[in-house]
Amino acid sequence: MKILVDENMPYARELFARLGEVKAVPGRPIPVAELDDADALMVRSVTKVNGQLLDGKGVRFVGTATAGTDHVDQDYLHQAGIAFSAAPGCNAIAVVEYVFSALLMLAERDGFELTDRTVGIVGVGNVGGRLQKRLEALGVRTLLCDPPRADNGEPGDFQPLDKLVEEADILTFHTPLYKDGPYKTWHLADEALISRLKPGAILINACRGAVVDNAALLKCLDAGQKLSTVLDVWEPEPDLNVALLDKVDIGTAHIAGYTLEGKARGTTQVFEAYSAFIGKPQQIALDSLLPAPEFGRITLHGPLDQPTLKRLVHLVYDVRRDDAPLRKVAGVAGEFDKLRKHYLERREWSSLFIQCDDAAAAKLLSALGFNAVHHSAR
Ligand SMILES: NC(=O)c1ccc[n+]([C@@H]2O[C@H](COP(=O)([O-])OP(=O)(O)OC[C@H]3O[C@@H](n4cnc5c(N)ncnc54)[C@H](O)[C@@H]3O)[C@@H](O)[C@H]2O)c1
Ligand SMILES: O=C(O)[C@H](O)[C@H](O)COP(=O)(O)O
Repeated sequence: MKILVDENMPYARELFARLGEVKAVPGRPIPVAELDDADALMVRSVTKVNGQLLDGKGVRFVGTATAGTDHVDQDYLHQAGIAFSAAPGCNAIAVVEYVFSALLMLAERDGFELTDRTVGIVGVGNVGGRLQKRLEALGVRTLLCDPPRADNGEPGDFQPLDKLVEEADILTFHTPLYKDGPYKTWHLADEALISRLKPGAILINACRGAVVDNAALLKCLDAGQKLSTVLDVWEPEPDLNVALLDKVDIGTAHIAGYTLEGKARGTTQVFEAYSAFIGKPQQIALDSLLPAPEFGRITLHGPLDQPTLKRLVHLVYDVRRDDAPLRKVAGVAGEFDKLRKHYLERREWSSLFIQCDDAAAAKLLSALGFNAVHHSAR
């Protein structure tokens, strides 16, 4: 049995080798000849999976180690009788921590307290829902927009997008990319929406590039609109508009979800799904795969204020480490994907054990996702 895996999937080689012959290949472009004798294909978001790729091949299972599935033609897979599995939520924590890292950097630069701001979250699923919880733990007001969940009668104080545009100081997008249909998200942030944002607002896109109309955003920024922007995803990728990158406050190469934990969870989720598919079900404990983090343990004396939180967050992950390299290579063919392939190890906040002598600090840090305990003895 031959299993083709994207070479940018940590732990895939060793895990899938338990089930058959594994071949790791680039995802963009994928070497199509390798599909001729493949039984299963494990991809990431850069590989377009459709009839053009798979017609006439023997692939019986496709897994994507990603949350987004817009690169996969699921209707085609269904009618071709090819099983499919994704990795919902695998990297949601990573994206939330990316957003916090960016916001804490902008808050320090521009001198504001997050607790004085209202954050509008568009798309309240695995990412948006976790973001809401952590922001609320910090005491930040959130406004939520998720029409599919609202229409489904799910619990949550869901608001129309217009209300978020009017009231939010920070508007952050966490929807799938839907090119059409009742919940279309393609160019959800168009020129009309962007130009109505509050003066000095922050716009964040860490879902899919085309959810924000990139040409319209550049037009608004060129016209001098007072707007800070954080873009992890671009329209199009990998050939982003360098003029837009020059204007954004933080720009990264679609790596918001790239913690080691997030990528490893993606691999284990599709591995478990494929193992079950072939009748050899097994579970993988993430801890059994992950190495010790670079920073493992720290002691925090005294209370937790925003500057201290910023220092802790940036000890684990400072988004500027991914902004500068993109600016250096933007516009050079192949470099966007190279940055993603050779991504410096990044861990989640939970990898940092924090001993606090202040009980309230320990409680808040735990609620935010750090591994924090209260310990009064010095
Ligand atoms: N930058 C990255 O590295 C990265 C990482 C993970 C996910 N993503 C992207 O972010 C998206 C969201 O991730 P997730 O894990 O939270 O997915 P999810 O499916 O758990 O949540 C998406 C939410 O968006 C809502 N939604 C759908 N259409 C909407 C609309 N028109 N308006 C408002 N809300 C709408 C859904 O109801 C759902 O609650 C993914 O689909 C993926 O494309 C990017
Ligand atoms: O949808 C996702 O899960 C993310 O966008 C994912 O992290 C993108 O990374 P890629 O699959 O392109 O390596």
